Amino acid sequence: MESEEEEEGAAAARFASSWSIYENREVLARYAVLDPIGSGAYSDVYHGKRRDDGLHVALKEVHDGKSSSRELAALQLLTNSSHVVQLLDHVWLHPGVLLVLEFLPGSLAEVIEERKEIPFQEFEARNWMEQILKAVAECHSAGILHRDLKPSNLLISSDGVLKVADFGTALVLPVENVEEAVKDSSSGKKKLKGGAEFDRFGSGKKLDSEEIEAWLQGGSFKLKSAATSSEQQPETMVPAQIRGSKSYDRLEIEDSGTEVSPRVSDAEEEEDGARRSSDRNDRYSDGEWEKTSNKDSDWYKVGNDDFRGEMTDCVGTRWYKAPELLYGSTSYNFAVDLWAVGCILGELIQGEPLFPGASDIDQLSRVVRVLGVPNETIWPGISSLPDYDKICFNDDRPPVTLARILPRASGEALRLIEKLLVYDPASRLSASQALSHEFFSGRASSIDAWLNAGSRK
Ligand SMILES: Nc1ncnc2c1ncn2[C@@H]1O[C@H](COP(=O)(O)OP(=O)(O)OP(=O)(O)O)[C@@H](O)[C@H]1O
Repeated sequence: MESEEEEEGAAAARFASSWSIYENREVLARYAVLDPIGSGAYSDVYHGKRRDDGLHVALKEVHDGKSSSRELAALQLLTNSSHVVQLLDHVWLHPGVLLVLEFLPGSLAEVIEERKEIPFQEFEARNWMEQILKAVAECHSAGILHRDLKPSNLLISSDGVLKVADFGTALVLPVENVEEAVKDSSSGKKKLKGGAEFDRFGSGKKLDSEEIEAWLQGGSFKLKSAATSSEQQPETMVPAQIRGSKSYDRLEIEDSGTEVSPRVSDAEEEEDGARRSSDRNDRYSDGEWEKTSNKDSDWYKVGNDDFRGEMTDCVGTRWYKAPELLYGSTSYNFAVDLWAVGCILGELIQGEPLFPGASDIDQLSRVVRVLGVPNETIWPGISSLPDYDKICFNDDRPPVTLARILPRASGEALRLIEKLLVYDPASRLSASQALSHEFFSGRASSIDAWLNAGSRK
């Protein structure tokens, strides 16, 4: 067996050229850097050991200044929260920061993957769900919107405690904004500073004809010159009309108003590859959008002094993205996290993602196919959302419904999901309301006690 020093040496030799952690004497004096664990859009994470006492830690090197400030600010506010990864230390790097975190060896994504063939019993789903909701309640009561809840960001300790991690896109609300944020803010009245406009359904890059062909064969969209009859379409497909807009130049359809039909029909065929690539890469592309759309703007800064009450809609991994974000809302609230929680609960019960969209428009169309076409009656304020006028869904078929896509869910589980996956953010349950839902009945009193005692350790 290799000694710890040999292990360290081998890891350093493998990554020395690109990983700055190995050049930081302050870090190396205090921590032994073992293997790399993974990397995300803005970070590299290593398994490490604290030299003082041999404690296993995760060393998260965050390269991006904005993500560093967000993550550090959020984690500092959430110190001692029982379902949030704990920050043990931090060291400023140039650029970015090294976060020393408690080491959490598992994730809910791995658990779901392992249990693909043997679906969770409802009591197991309930156990995970309760911990997720407690995590979200802790974040929200501290004024923090996570904005990227997904199974791979829900880590699990060796003794089975679920903790939310990855606050790189979190929004830390100043105390005075917390109350305002819990009210419905779906009307999209606030705009990004500078009126930033950007292509939300594509990369913003104009593709040449060969690239378009390749992209179409990749199965994200099918261009149609005429309205597609609903009989020809699989049940999960919703025709979407992009209303001639410069924003959608990826398909070069701005002049024609061409009908675009998200191809959801290939779901099975694409499932494996798409799931992985979407889940892993969306944040990256969202990150890119965020940078390109706001590159000249200081629209967002972390911390009470700089908060302007304006938000980006480019957050979250697509499959868990709330409809208000897909419609371009820049004044959303905590409810975006609860939509993601609803998607995660559905995935726990069903063993597969509920809405594995291949693009933002495909994402929205999958939601619309299940919940129906949203309108002012069921979602007051939707018509003022920035992208509402840019896309419409021509579908008069009855919605598929959540009950049909969740055949494994019990009545209680289904009723909870139906209260989380609600179009109108104002009608979505909050984390603490969800914890008191009948799905957890019999245990409601212990949850109340937990909430009343404060969620902190
Ligand atoms: N405290 C921790 N303990 C163990 N592993 C961790 C810890 N924090 C992060 N990781 C792992 O490191 C990887 C990247 O972490 P994280 O998601 O926080 O980074 P990111 O750059 O924000 O990623 P992404 O862009 O995928 O959201 C993930 O595989 C995650 O499981």
